[in-house]
Amino acid sequence: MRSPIILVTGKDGQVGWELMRSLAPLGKVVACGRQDVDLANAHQLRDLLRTIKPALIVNPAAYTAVDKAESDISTARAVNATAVAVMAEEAKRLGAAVVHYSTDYVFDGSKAAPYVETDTPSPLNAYGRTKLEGEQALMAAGIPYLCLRTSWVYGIRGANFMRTILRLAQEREELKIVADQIGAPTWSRLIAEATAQILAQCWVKAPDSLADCSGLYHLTAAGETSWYGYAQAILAGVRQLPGWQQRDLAALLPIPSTEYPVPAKRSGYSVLSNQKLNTQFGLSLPDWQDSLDDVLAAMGES
Ligand SMILES: NC(=O)C1=CN([C@@H]2O[C@H](COP(=O)(O)OP(=O)(O)OC[C@H]3O[C@@H](n4cnc5c(N)ncnc54)[C@H](OP(=O)(O)O)[C@@H]3O)[C@@H](O)[C@H]2O)C=CC1
Ligand SMILES: Cc1cn([C@H]2C[C@H](O)[C@@H](COP(=O)(O)OP(=O)(O)O[C@H]3O[C@@H](C)C(=O)[C@@H](O)[C@H]3O)O2)c(=O)[nH]c1=O
Ligand SMILES: [Mg+2]
Repeated sequence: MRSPIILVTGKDGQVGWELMRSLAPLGKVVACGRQDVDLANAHQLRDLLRTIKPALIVNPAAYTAVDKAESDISTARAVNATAVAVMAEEAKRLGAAVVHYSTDYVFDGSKAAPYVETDTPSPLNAYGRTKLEGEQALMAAGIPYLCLRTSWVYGIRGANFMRTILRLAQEREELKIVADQIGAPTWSRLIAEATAQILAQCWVKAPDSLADCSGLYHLTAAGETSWYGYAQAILAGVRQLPGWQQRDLAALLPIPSTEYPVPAKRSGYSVLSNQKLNTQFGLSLPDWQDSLDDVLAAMGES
């Protein structure tokens, strides 16, 4: 039997890149990037899906520029919501399933304990609103799906806070970092590996069984920190690496969000509970700090 086609979007993004490797043992991975399809163009996307006819669509592509989305909501919506609706519709025609990713930024931070999947979202910014619309379109489609909400994604490639801080810390003497936004930094590779493990359990042997575990799941690293605490850990970690001990790195100064004016409002607390994922699939990710050390070490070797 021919192996099923798994279409992965956003192949040059943080999670998409990792998925190409993690999903390879599960089927024939066809990975596409911006050069293959503009996800803001629904017609192009439809044509691509009808040509490739995947058995599974895995969609880590997204409009992730949180501040830019405030002034470009129509593109953010086209990519984060309309494209997801098109994928779900086409999946229905093809009898395919969809794995999609969403964000902690669907929550407003008014809760004081980790958010669970049944908590009501209330996004504070355009990115979060369009991501929520994407979730809703997927859930309404009546297809087998997984919607995996993650947070504060980073890894050795792509645009992320860890890489920004490492660059800025070498350029400046002092970095002011917000200390009143709490979340969980999550390594892109672990998101991809967890996705593969879930699919190995409930899709590979029996694609129909995905319908039984369809739903929304939180998938983040364990533990929590502020962006300031995360920046401290990044610099403390990198100082352990050969070649970094002698470098002058910026001093870090904790600040309140009010002293870091940006277009998009961000929530003060967006920690997600991973209990449901753990109960359903027996999966849990390590503490954010353990992965950070692994990523920094991997970066040192690359
Ligand atoms: N990054 C984060 O901190 C978090 C991300 N998430 C979610 O996780 C998922 C994966 O995120 P991550 O891997 O970090 O995202 P990235 O920003 O690293 O990658 C997203 C990819 O989508 C592509 N893309 C964006 N717009 C289009 C378009 N119009 N047409 C084609 N491709 C497009 C980008 O292409 P290009 O590189 O050319 O722009 C990029 O390769 C997303 O759903 C995101 O919302 C959730 C929580 C935190
Ligand atoms: C670079 C920098 C950022 N900050 C603040 C700004 C912001 O509040 C916080 C994080 O900044 P960033 O722009 O890197 O992060 P941001 O784009 O808000 O990251 C979010 O991206 C989307 C895609 C998600 O889904 C979220 O889970 C989250 O990861 O740190 C400082 O305080 N000082 C600094 O020097
Ligand atoms: Mg950003």
